[in-house]
Amino acid sequence: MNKQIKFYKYQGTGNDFVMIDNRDLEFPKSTDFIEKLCDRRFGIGGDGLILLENDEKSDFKMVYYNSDGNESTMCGNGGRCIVAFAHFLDIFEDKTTFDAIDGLHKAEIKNGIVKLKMIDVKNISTDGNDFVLNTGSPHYVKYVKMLNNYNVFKNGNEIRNSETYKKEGINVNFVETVSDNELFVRTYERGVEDETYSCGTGVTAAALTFMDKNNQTSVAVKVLGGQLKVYAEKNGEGFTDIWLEGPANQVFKGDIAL
Ligand SMILES: N[C@@H](CCC[C@H](N)C(=O)O)C(=O)O
Repeated sequence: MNKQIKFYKYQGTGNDFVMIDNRDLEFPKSTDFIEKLCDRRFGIGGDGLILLENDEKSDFKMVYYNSDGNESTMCGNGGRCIVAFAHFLDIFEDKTTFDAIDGLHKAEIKNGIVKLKMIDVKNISTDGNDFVLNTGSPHYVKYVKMLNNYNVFKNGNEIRNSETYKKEGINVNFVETVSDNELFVRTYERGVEDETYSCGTGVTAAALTFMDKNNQTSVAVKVLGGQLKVYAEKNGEGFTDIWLEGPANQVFKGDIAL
């Protein structure tokens, strides 16, 4: 019989991931294979694939791949989903610390809601009227009107592939202010090369630009796939104690035939 690998599917506000317990390190880390698993027609389907591995200095390690099959920088929603997965695997009870590409992250889970501590943000740069910052992944933030009808794919793809950002790539977030306490954010994601239903590091980036301008320590964020909340403390030019909060759920499970 052919070898099989067990997989789980998770989603966090509609940002969806193939999740694999790779503590035995048996998963074949090939770009083509990962891209195929993330394909919505020829595979399981997902915006990315995440491996949970053992870590020497924390409860577990997160290894993140975009749906193009390449390992990438931090994924906020993926981080929240792997916390739910580690909780499902009984790796921790209610609070944890795990290792990711951008360093150690603290997290908590209660009633399916995951609160994830993001890395500190040193500063927020500007590009014309727009903002550029790194929340674990690089983000471009542009405030627009009528975001419901905005062409996120066309405008996001254009900025992501512009001379300035083409080489490293960038995730592009379009933001509309809903009220003093709420934003609406839509994101074109690098490595997916399309709009996703939510981007955790992107929502965090958008929230920080808003909190910076308005001297706030929290803001609610609506995305296509649901509702998130960001908390942070201003620290000089940047922010510290940044937390991303929202639901993260297991959707289904199955076996991959190798
Ligand atoms: N969906 C993510 C961001 C994932 C990484 C991104 N596509 C990149 O390559 O920078 C999130 O929730 O943060």
